[in-house]
Amino acid sequence: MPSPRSSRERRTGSGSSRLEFLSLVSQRSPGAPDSPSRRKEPGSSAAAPLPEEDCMKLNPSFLGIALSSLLAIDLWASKRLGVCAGEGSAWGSARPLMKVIEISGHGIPWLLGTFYGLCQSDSSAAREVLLNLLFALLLDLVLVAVVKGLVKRPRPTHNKMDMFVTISVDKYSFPSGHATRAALVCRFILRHLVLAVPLRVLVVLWALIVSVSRVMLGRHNMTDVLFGLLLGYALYSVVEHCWLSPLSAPALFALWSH
Ligand SMILES: CC(C)=CCC/C(C)=C/COP(=O)(O)O
Repeated sequence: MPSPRSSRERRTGSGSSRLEFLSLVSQRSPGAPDSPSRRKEPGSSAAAPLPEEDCMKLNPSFLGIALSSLLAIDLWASKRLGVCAGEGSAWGSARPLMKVIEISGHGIPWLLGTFYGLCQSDSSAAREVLLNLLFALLLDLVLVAVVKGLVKRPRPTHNKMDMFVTISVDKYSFPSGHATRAALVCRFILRHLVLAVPLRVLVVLWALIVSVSRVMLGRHNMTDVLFGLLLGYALYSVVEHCWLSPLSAPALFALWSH
């Protein structure tokens, strides 16, 4: 009886898995279905080699296993932490409070508030800071929409889609827009507002609570929120790098000078 190794060598003429795949294609009759029952020839002891895509599923890389395990842990833990996902959930009575926290990190109040402040500000220093905050908030909205549209990760199945004003890409969950905004605004405020230490601590706490509440409300998986925080943190550095000033953008500042 031929050994599996020698029969493979006869079929391919070499030990390379790429050549095995090519020889399988050349042996198969055109239009023949790719069913497992056809792969093993009757009377032959050695099974025909599997197509490449099946081999990849059977022998995933270390990175593939690590990523699938991380995603499985993420889904499992996020579901367990989604304790305010519905009125009937373990902490369902805290859901209204979580929704207030959700609105505190929503784009609309931040955009409207910044715009209002900009119209009301009478010092050029305040105008400069608020104009840059407006720019940062808009940049954040665009970036999150692009990443959500590219990744297209659905929201957790236990999420109720009853969010305050959303746009089309908000049906996707990666990354959390609230988390990016929380991290971005937190860094921005800490850098540009002169605040007493207790207030600085409150700002950081607010950003953390907004982020944690995304998972508790069932809106996001943990990885959406963690990536969102990293993205918002990094985005602040971009805003700082592209800082708008009366020198770099005189036309923009002329619009707001009274
Ligand atoms: C309509 C505007 C101006 C902003 C949408 C804000 C929003 C609903 C973001 C989604 O946040 P999550 O990704 O954290 O759920």
